[in-house]
Amino acid sequence: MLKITNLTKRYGTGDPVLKELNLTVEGEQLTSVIGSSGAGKSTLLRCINRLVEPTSGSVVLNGTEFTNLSRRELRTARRRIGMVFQSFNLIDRLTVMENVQAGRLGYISTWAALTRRYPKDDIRRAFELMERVGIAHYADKRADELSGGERQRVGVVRALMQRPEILLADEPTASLDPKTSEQIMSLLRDLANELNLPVIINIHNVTEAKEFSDRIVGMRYGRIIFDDKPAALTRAEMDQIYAGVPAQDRAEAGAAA
Ligand SMILES: Nc1ncnc2c1ncn2[C@@H]1O[C@H](COP(=O)(O)OP(=O)(O)OP(=O)(O)O)[C@@H](O)[C@H]1O
Repeated sequence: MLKITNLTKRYGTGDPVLKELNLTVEGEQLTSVIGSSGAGKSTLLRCINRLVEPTSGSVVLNGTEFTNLSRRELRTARRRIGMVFQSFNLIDRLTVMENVQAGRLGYISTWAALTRRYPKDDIRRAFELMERVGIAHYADKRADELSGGERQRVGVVRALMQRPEILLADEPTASLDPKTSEQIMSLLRDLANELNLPVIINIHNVTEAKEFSDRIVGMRYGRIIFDDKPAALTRAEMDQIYAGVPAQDRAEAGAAA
């Protein structure tokens, strides 16, 4: 279970962009965080694994308080949190298998990693996961030879190789075409279920968020102002979450659907 309590983040001396925020996530559900640009969605996700340092508050993952960890402890604890990025963050000149095995860095020796002598179990698991997401036949292909959707699948498998207790996805579909984007959302939802893995996604496309999520969290100015099932996200709720956002931008964000 992830329990965030009174989380506040202030960059420099500016106003807080997260304000005493509370959120609990558990179970194999896909939670989408929506909100207009600048609402604090990315900051929230990045405060969980301390890619961004929280100013105050608590982040507890299955009993471990993340905000108190030393740098060294954090390096180890971070492996428990998988992360998927909008820009995939793959190493282009490496193969799919090598990229996927990067999820095991920190678990295996540097020598094993450098010489590509991955443990048998890791290779087996990599193939299982790559098979599951449909990229096993690309194992030896260079990452830069893949399409966006395929690259994101590599990113997902790499994160899952860590055997994470939770998966965070920061706009995982924002660089993809609409059809591929839906496929990745559907994949993330199914994996959450199959692996009994809570998944939190920061997403702009509200139509997709509604279609694929079990839960929607709506943010505005660093606070959560909506937290419910997708069906409860009515036009009136949307108007509050996106108040002041020009109509054309809301349409872009999928809000007009
Ligand atoms: N490194 C930083 N330094 C200073 N301010 C920052 C930094 N990162 C984010 N901010 C500010 O914090 C606020 C929240 O940003 P954040 O990226 O979390 O919002 P968001 O909801 O994810 O927006 P978007 O959907 O546009 O990515 C914004 O006002 C942004 O300018």
